[in-house]
Amino acid sequence: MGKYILAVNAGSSSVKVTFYTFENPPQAIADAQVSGITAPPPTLKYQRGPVKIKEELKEKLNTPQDAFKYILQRCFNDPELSEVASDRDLAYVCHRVVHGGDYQDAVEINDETLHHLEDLEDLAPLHNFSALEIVRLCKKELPSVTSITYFDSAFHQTLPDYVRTYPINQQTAKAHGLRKYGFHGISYSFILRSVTQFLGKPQEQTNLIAMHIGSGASMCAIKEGKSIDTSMGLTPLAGLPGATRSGDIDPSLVFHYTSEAGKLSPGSTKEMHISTAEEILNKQSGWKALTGTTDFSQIAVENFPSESHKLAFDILVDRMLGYIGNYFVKLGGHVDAIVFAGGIGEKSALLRRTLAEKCKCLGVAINAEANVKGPEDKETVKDITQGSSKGPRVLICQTNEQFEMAYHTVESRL
Ligand SMILES: Nc1ncnc2c1ncn2[C@@H]1O[C@H](COP(=O)(O)OP(=O)(O)O)[C@@H](O)[C@H]1O
Ligand SMILES: CC(=O)OP(=O)(O)O
Ligand SMILES: [Mg+2]
Repeated sequence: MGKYILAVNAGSSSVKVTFYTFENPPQAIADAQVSGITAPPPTLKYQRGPVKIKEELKEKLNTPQDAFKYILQRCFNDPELSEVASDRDLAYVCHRVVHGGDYQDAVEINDETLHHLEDLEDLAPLHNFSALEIVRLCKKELPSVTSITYFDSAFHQTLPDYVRTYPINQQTAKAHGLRKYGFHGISYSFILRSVTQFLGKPQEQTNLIAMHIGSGASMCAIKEGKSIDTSMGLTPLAGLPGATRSGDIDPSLVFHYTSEAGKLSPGSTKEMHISTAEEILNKQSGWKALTGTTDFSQIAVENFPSESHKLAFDILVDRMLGYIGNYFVKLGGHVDAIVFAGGIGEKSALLRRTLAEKCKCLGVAINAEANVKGPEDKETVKDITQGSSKGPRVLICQTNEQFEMAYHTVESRL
């Protein structure tokens, strides 16, 4: 058996992979990311030790599977990365799968588990399809390597019934698995562990309001180390708006949008059944629809480039504020920390400052300088609370879904 772990985080427009040593804790030896798969040309970011490479790719990579194959070959053939030259050097491949249905934990892939996950594809065609394509590819091309799937939804198996249940016909709901699942759980698991270590407090005594704000954005109320509510739902469309996702809307809006919206999307294939409405709300909405850009760093600037940029920013702030208030009350006001994570949460000082100002009534106060400076490269958790604050701590956590998967793989198998 090989000695290294490959962790794969496949999205609809990007694929991120990291190679780790099989030790506790795992050490990253190389990290590669292909983005822009849906908006060519694709770009590669590759980091191996101190060497950082960024380049536009000439290759046509139309799907996340193409991108994964490309990354794998590039790493296997890199003479400077001789530790991993073929499947013989790998012990495990960990895959981030967004929707895990009722799975409470990670699962090893075999014919039975793969079939079960394929059945779930219908619940999350936009998210699970790419990840499972890569799982199938690994089964074929790296047959000696065990694949393990980690689920974003697993962290939220602790949601109380009254949170996870939609008030609809319960027979129909049960027959079709229609309930709140919640996502970004691999990230929340990383955040919970890192923040409790930082605070020096046991997980089962820690209450957090955690926010994973990236292209997809969600929030989570964690009580005594367990998820008690989260903003995403049956699919990652619910809750906060994202780069291309609408977030919560009145469900009736779908019927008013256009009569075409109920039909199957032109992008649907034999394996992937999605309606035009689902595609519009997932891929053509959010701040892209308001401003034309999916890059929040162009929106969250001191002098907004346009009224629509300001509107996009204000909408995100308003929806986040709503969840902070909601979760603060659900946690009975006992909040150890409010945690910012995800590409935007970690990098946008303006978003953090704006929210902190609006949360003054909850005792929230941040240190302006620490907020602007943000965390150092290797600083997993940074405290930006104002020294004199008696309210909840305000933390930035540089979350890492690949690490979380590798960590659990080592923990459970070493
Ligand atoms: N300085 C910044 N200010 C605001 N947003 C930023 C900044 N840097 C990066 N981002 C945004 O972070 C988002 C990507 O976050 P990430 O968590 O990596 O998303 P995903 O994993 O869903 O692709 C993008 O919208 C990007 O524009
Ligand atoms: C669940 C989800 O929305 O994932 P991402 O933020 O990676 O798109
Ligand atoms: Mg992400």
